[in-house]
Amino acid sequence: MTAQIIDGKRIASELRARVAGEVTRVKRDHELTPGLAVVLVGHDPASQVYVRSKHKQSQEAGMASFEHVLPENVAEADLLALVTRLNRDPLVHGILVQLPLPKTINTEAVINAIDPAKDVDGLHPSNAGRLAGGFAALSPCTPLGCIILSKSVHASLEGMNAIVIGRSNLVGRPLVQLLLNENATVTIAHSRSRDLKHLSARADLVYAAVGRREMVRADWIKPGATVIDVGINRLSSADGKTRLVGDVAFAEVAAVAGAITPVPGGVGQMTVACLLVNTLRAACAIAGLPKPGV
Ligand SMILES: Nc1nc2c(c(=O)[nH]1)N[C@@H](CN(C=O)c1ccc(C(=O)N[C@@H](CCC(=O)O)C(=O)O)cc1)CN2
Repeated sequence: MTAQIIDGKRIASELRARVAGEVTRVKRDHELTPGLAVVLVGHDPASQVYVRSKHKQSQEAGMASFEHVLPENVAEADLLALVTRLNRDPLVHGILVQLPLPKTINTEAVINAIDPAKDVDGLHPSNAGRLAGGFAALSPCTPLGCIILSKSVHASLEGMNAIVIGRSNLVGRPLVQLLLNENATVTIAHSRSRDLKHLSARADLVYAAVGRREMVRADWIKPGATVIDVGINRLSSADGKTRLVGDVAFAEVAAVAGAITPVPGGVGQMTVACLLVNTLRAACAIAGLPKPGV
């Protein structure tokens, strides 16, 4: 194996420590306690794990954490009423509705109901539009994490050829905008793109976010390229245990790439750390304070 393994766990832990330092400062100097509200609908086991982790990590960073768990069959009107209450609550600076939502609920209507100033997921059309326009915006957490991990390898992404494989609103599309803001040259590809392998093999930076396990193979990668794997695919083994694999065939790609993120221990680790960054930034902006130093 030749590639440098990008340690998402360490980088996320350092970021959380910096957020905690800034939270201590705004509490002390401005009597401001950033508050994060997370809404979980239903009992999807993976979502429960992620929500628990958001609660624990925001508390460890010194923030106020508010958790709202609603039943799977909650009426959309009741969920919207909760979002409206959180929009008005002065102790809440960040609102996140855990996705996916049950099929009976219109996800777009729920996201649109969140006050853009508190939209720490960066999914409201106002934030997505601002990001696309190159204006200051709250940006989705996983793409922010991808940029931080990329910059742990390359001080600047300027002029690099990047390919983003996947075009979801949560990852692919905002990641393209963040890469453009870094002055990278970006190709956006997806499952229906022709000749994905050759498009990918030209790139200095490969972001795999398609949700198809181990789809990116060694012959898709230019020697020395940096590979950021956003995929989290759960595989059940014969002994009943589950194992996580990414969208990249890790072992064979690591033999060709210059740097690569593991799954687990890569991008996933950054998602919650970046949520804390967004909550701190939202709290400072709502309180009329300058942008924090993280
Ligand atoms: N409203 C949102 N919903 C979802 C988001 C999101 O950003 N906003 N992202 C994902 C889930 N997610 C956070 O919500 C998330 C995914 C992965 C991890 C993580 O720490 N992964 C670990 C492995 C953890 C495991 O064993 O499952 C890793 O990769 O090392 C944290 C958060 C979908 N929903």
